[in-house]
Amino acid sequence: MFKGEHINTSEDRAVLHVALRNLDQHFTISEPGVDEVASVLEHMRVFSDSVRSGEWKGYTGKAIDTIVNIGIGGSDLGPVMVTEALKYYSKRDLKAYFVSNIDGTHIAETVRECNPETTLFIIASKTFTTQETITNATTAKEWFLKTAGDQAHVAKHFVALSTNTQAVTAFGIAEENMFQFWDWVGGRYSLWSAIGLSIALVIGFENFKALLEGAHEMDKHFTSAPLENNLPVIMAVLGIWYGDFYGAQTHVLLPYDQYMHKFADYFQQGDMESNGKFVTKDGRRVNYQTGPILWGAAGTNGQHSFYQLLHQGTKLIPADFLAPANSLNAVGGDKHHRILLSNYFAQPEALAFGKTEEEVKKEVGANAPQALVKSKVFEGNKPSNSILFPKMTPSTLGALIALYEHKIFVQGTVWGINSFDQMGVELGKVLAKNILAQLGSPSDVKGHDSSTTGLIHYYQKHRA
Ligand SMILES: O=P(O)(O)OC[C@H]1O[C@H](O)[C@H](O)[C@@H](O)[C@@H]1O
Repeated sequence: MFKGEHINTSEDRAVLHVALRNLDQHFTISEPGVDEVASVLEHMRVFSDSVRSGEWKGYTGKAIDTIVNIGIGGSDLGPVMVTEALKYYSKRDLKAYFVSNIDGTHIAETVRECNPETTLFIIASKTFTTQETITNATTAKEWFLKTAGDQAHVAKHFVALSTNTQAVTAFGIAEENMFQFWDWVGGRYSLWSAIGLSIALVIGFENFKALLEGAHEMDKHFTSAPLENNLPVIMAVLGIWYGDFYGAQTHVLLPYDQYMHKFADYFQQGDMESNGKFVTKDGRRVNYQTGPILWGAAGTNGQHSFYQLLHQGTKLIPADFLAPANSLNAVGGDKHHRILLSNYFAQPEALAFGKTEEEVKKEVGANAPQALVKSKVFEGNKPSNSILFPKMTPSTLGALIALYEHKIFVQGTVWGINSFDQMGVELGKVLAKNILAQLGSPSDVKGHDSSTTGLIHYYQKHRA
């Protein structure tokens, strides 16, 4: 990966998101675009500074006070997760919205909050062909032009983040308002690229840079630490151990930090789109488990909803607990954080050591009904990792994200699969396109099973 070899074999691409955070450019890679990384970053710095300072003006001469990132998958989840995780560092008078879903409700509810004179739309799409994003962007442009009138005003209110210059210009966004990246940046690894523009706008370019630097520190650790001290490697082999040898089907991420409430959502794509593969790089069907089902929620909310199953259910669920030693909001003389952390320390202990029948009997008394005693037993022996860091900063977050990225990479390597393509998302897209053309009238509906046909007919009968 670090040498720029085309390890994404099915698409014949290099995988070089690590080059985006090597700001010293110590790269000896001849891949096209690597030598442009610094100039795109500079473009991002100049642009984000001018929007944040109010120097960049909308078509009526007013400063921008709202940004709307329109993108989906990797062009949405990273910016959403990072701007939430680093909200403490954000510019409070710049509102940020993220529109991803094709459901018209998403864009409609968002533009209700926006003033066309002071809103900047960031159209984020690696391919610039994604149906959801192009449809949402077109709707946003129509909404904008309804007030602004003149097509020439688009230049002050729409920018694009993409690898596809042709499609961007065809959409009506000038090349100078486009922030470039390259096909060696996978969508789910793209927050480090121009896709991070909304992050730079929200937290400022210097903080965005610190995020990159933190990730680069983890890259250095990953490439230099001996295996037995190598964090991504240790986490990867633990995951393989429980998944392949103990039959664990899922892995849960449990950040005890409200700012990280989108962390699991983010790595659902990061992990499941990378390692949800049943075919090896050389085309064989695996006869072992590959990527886990990844899920999670911010603590302590999860404790009051699904932890019951972690502690006493019949499934083995390896867990990662993450927390900052210091809160950025030491509310109530730090009372909140102490309570939060006491839970963060308690849960892995409870999972590991549980509570025996003898211990329960001591509590409820020797004469308590046997069924009651049994219901209070925790079997324990449930694995978890605890990650504790000084506090949530841009560089710490960068390192944490890179840690999980490399864990996923190591696991994919051990399983012999290609972690960097996503063929499994294509079939649904093709079928949806075919169905879209048939929605007009019942006689158009052809070539489906009876269930699908019946559902479409029901929709056609009942639509307003
Ligand atoms: O950035 P885009 O080209 O619009 O792609 C957005 C998303 O689309 C696809 O469904 C891929 O599975 C994702 O990996 C990607 O992040």
